[in-house]
Amino acid sequence: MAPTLTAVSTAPAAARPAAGAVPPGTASTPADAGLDAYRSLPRVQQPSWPDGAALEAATAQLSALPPLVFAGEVDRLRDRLAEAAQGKAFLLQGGDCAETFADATADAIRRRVKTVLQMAVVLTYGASLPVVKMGRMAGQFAKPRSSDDETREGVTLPAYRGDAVNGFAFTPEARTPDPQRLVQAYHTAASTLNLIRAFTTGGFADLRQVHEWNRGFVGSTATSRYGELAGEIDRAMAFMAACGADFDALRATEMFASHEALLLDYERALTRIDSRTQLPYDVSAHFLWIGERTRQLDGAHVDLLARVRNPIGVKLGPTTTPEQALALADRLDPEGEPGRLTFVTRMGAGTIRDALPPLVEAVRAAGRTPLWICDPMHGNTFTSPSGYKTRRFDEVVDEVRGFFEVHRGLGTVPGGLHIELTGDDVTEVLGGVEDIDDAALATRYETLCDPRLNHQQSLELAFLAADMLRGR
Ligand SMILES: O=C[C@H](O)[C@H](O)COP(=O)(O)O
Ligand SMILES: C=C(OP(=O)(O)O)C(=O)O
Ligand SMILES: [Mn+2]
Repeated sequence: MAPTLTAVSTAPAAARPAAGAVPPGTASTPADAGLDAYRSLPRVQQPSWPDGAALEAATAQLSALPPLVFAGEVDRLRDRLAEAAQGKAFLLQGGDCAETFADATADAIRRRVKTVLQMAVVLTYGASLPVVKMGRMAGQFAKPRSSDDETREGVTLPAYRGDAVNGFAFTPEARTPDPQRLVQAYHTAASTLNLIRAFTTGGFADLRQVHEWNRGFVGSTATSRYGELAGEIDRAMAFMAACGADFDALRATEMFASHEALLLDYERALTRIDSRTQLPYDVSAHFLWIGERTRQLDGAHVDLLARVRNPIGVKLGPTTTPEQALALADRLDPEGEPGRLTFVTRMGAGTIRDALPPLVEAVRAAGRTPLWICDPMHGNTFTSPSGYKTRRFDEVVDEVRGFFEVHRGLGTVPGGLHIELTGDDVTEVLGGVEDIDDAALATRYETLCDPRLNHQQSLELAFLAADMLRGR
């Protein structure tokens, strides 16, 4: 992510009212018009902050801090996503379900970036297309929950809602929402993003290096079934070298940042007016998505996100109706702007082949061309007999297969993957070549929310998806 010349207004809070200081529905400048309308709309999945003044103080602090991303980068991503929607690129979006402050270390970030880079090389070969790389990183600190509370041994406390809200430890102190965590989320996102930029532009992303890592992955007998594809990539690289390809020009790459736009106070405080265009951008990340639980048409999340210029995603689960999908497109992308809208489908392996076609057909019939990507994680979650929230690797793969089948059958574009993953050797998802079973889940179950593919399972998925892409 090379910095662009585009500046976003970073006028201090005094020059523009802090988010918390604006009365509901009041615009401070024409450019800000409507950005606070969400305040008077129904909002779900927001923390019960115990101290309103402390929340106002935190959002005022956030409003005065510099943007995390630049509007020009956001525009470039929109162009890239427009290409993916047309089948001229493929999106890989991946990272933790819930990032944590404790895990924002150099080593953990490096392993996650490395995993995404390795997957991207394999997918680039499979798709014969550029892969747009995007982390669920540098801001994925807030979680919607099924229940507001959690009960353990007769004690009930607020549910963990992500490090931006409260702590995971099961004590009243940790579980009480603390608005200063929003400020810590900003600073942790800033240092994570800084390191991602350094890794992806400073030589760590060198194609030759990433390919060597992939050769290491397929080197063991357990993963040798992926050797054929790795051998093909080897030969393609040798061919490029023989043709005089400039590998030094492939030492840097782009990686974009994304997270679920869940905490409205945080996202509003980081929404700024671009000095070039006088239009609002949410500068907390390049790409924001609206979750399955917060995509109500008349709700606060859709209203706020409809007003910013960023490319926006919406999760669509198995109960989504064609009418809802079309109404979301009308609200979030009234102009049908290329790259603006991404539908992230998360149907479940057993459901996607029935539930996805009516949505895709209705959207196509309306003349709309959003980017369609597949989240094969959230429709395939269950609790194992030993009590861990888990997923089966085979079902994750099967949902991806179903996604390609549906789009190929309809002649639409299967444009990308959205994966919960980590670069570590955790044991959270069942199966894969290591054949993690229920008993093994306890070995390294580290996620604070949903189970993630580990490093090896992530690469396996990339090799399997590359084969599916080659069939295109
Ligand atoms: O990441 C997604 C949701 O936050 C998560 O699946 C909700 O999980 P819960 O049902 O454990 O609250
Ligand atoms: C909460 C999530 O997903 P969904 O909104 O699809 O349930 C998530 O991506 O972690
Ligand atoms: Mn999740």
